[in-house]
Order: sequence, then C-alpha cells, then structure tokens
Amino acid sequence: MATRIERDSMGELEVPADALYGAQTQRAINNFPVSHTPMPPAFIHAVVRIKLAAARVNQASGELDNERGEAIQKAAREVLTGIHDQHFPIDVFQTGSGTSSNMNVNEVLANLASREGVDVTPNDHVNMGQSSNDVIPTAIHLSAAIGVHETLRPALVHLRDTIDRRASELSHIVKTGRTHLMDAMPLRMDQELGAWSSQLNQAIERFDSAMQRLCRLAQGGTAVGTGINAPDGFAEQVAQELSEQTGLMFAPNDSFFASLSSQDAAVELSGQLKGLACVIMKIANDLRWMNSGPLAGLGEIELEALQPGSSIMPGKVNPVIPESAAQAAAQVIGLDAAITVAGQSGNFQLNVMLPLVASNLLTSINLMSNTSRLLADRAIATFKVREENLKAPLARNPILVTALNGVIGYNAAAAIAKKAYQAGRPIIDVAEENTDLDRETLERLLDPAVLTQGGIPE
Ligand SMILES: O=C(O)C[C@H](O)C(=O)O
Repeated sequence: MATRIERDSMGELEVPADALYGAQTQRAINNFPVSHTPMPPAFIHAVVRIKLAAARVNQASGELDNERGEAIQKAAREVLTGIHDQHFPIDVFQTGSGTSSNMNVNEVLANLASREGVDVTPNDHVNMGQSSNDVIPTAIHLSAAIGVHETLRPALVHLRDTIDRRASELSHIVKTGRTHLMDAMPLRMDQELGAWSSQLNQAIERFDSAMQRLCRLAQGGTAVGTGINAPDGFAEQVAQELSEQTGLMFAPNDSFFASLSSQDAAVELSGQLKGLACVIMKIANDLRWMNSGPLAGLGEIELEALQPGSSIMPGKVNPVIPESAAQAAAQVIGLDAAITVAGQSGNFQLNVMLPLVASNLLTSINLMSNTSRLLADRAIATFKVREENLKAPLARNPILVTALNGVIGYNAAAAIAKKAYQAGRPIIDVAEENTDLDRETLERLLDPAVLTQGGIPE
C-alpha cells in the first residue's frame, strides 16, 4: 500500500497515501483494533455539523479569517454529503472521551480545507473554541435528537396508524381473551390491537419528553466545563447555528459541568428505547401466538407468507418479521444495559464511555425505526383473520359464565363452567339445565359481543 508521512505532536508516522485523515487518526487506528466497527456515520456527521457551526461563529466573531472559515465550511458540507464516510474508520472502543473521533474529523476537514489553497490546521482552526469534551457529548445529543425526530418518531407514528387502521377494520370481530395464556373473557379485536396502539402513543410521548433534555447541549463547556478558550457567546451562537441547520431548538445546557461529566439524557433516551423494545416484543409475541399453527396452534390470524420457512420441511411458513422484531428488541435491551454502565462512568469532570453511548444509542434508534416500519408493512397491514377459528372456541368458552357471577354466585357459576368444560358442551346449554334462568335471559347475559363492552351484564 502506498503511504505518505504525517506529523503530530508525538512525531511522524505513515498513513495511506489516499487517506484524508492525518497522524492522530492513524495512531487511533493502530491503537484500537477492537471491534472493527467504526463510529456510526450519523455520529460523525453530527461532529461535522458542530465544526461547520463553530467555523461560522468563529468567522463571524473575527477569531477565524474569512478564507479559512469559508474553506472549513465548504469541507464540512462536502463531508455531510457522505462521500467521505470511509475516511472515519476509528473503532467504537477507543479513548473514552472520543478525542480520536474528534481529531479524525478535525484532520479530514483541515485536509479538505487546505486543498482550497489556505493553511488550515486541525487543532488551531477546525477545533477552535472547542474540546473533545464538549464536542462529543454535543454530538451524542445532536445525532440522537436528529435520529428520534427524523427517523424513529415517523416510524412509530406509521406503526401506530397502521394498527389503528386494522383495528377499525376488525372492530366487528369478537375473540377469546387470554390471561396467563389461558382462555378468559372475550374482547373485540380492535380492543386487543388498541392496546398496542396505546402503548405506542405513550412511547411517543416519552420520546417527545426526552427530546427536551437532548436539545440541551454541552458545547461551550470546552475542557472541564468552565468554557476555557471559548469566547463569550460561543455556546449560544453554536446552538443557534445547529438549530438553523436541523430545524430543532437547541440551547446550551444549564450546567456544562453536568453535561460533560454525565450522560443522563442519553441514559433516559436509552431507557425509553428499552421501554419501546418491550412494546415491540409484546406485539411480536402476540402476533406469533395468534399466527401459530396453522393446524395445531391458535390459528387466529395468517401472517403474509414472505419466504419458505424451512430448509427441510417443505411448505412450512414461519412468522419471520415478528421473529426479526423480537431479536431487534432483545438487542436494544442489551445495548441499554451497556449504556446504563456507561452513564455511571462520569469521573470528576468527564464521562469516559462516550463513544459507546453514541454507538449504542444510534444503533438502537435505527433498529427500532426499521423494525417498526417492517412490523407495520409486512405483518400488521397484511395479516388475515381466520374468523372460523375464533368463533368456534368462543361459543364453547366456559369462562363466559363469569357474566353469571352476579346472578347465581361464583361457586354455582364455577360448577357450571367445570361441567361444560368436562362435557365439551356450550356453556349456555349447561347453564339452562342448572339454573332457573330461561334461554332468552341466558342468551342476553352470555352474548360475547355484549360482554366486550364491560360493566355489569343486565
Ligand atoms: O480531547 C480533548 O479535547 C480533551 C481530552 O478528552 C482530555 O480531557 O484529556
């Protein structure tokens, strides 16, 4: 491989001839061959957005001359198109402050900017008024806020709306409810699906609330939170620039000391993602049970057949989308556990597990966004209801006798249920033989559709 010599404060080393980065990035590549997973492009782009904002603020204040300011901005805009993403190869498991990734961005932007014929250095010009210690926490908030706003929230709204549409289409269908996975009182399908929709609505509310904390930025705190080397007004102006770039409302955090040394908002967001993962897991599992069979399971619904299920059993079709969704949910729950540990790693003035927080948070946002859309479009929107399989067990369901509790008492009702279950007879026939109630009254009291409406049967 052709190489060139680059220099930093520690001396010289070789980098690939065509690399846009310099010596500090190469040292990090050499030092951290850990997971071979680079930082997510959305995170790198957030760092680049901060550099773009800082260059504009520094240029406006006169700290940075116009030529260098314009050259850095041009370079940043070019990187934001994604054409240089391969020049940010540093492993997630690197220095805990993310200094290596901050310097990677500084070096690439300085290199591209210098091609404009001006002398731009990574530390003095691109990193002006900043430290990794405020840039990286800011980039975590910025990239997560963009991910929630642009990707996750629309995906959740799409899933909720798809569920609501199916619920209203299926509102005439009554089915056996289940508690402990055992037959229970009946409910309508729109009530069952309505639970999923309501869970998603509440998840969306929690993300909307978490966004308020995400939009508070560390930028301006520099090395330890005092703001050393950042001019007056820098924090507010960078937040304003980032708001204009993204359409979100960013502002400096109340305490830079807190925002450098903690990751509380990221822990909160990860917790909300874990909560969402539990919702997704519940929906996926309900779908799997309802789809089970087709002959020896519940067989209440038929999910769209997307691919042959088995390499050995011909004709078998499996619930692959709910299975994929359940695995994604499990992964998010695991990533949250690591973020929880990382959130506790604020030692004095700096949290030192920042790259892991960034990577896990963005991975979880992507997993939940893509999963929500797949569940909506390839499972919820397309499943068919097998009404005949719902009707037959509903008519025989001995638990309907619950509706007679208030008329004949729990013990008498239990005896009827037992008899009906043992004989495999409809509950109404057994109740007619064993109570003073006439057929017409029993039909009214035991009508499954009426029983879905709650209240005391009359
Ligand atoms: O990289 C920096 O700007 C600071 C570094 O993280 C440190 O505190 O040692």
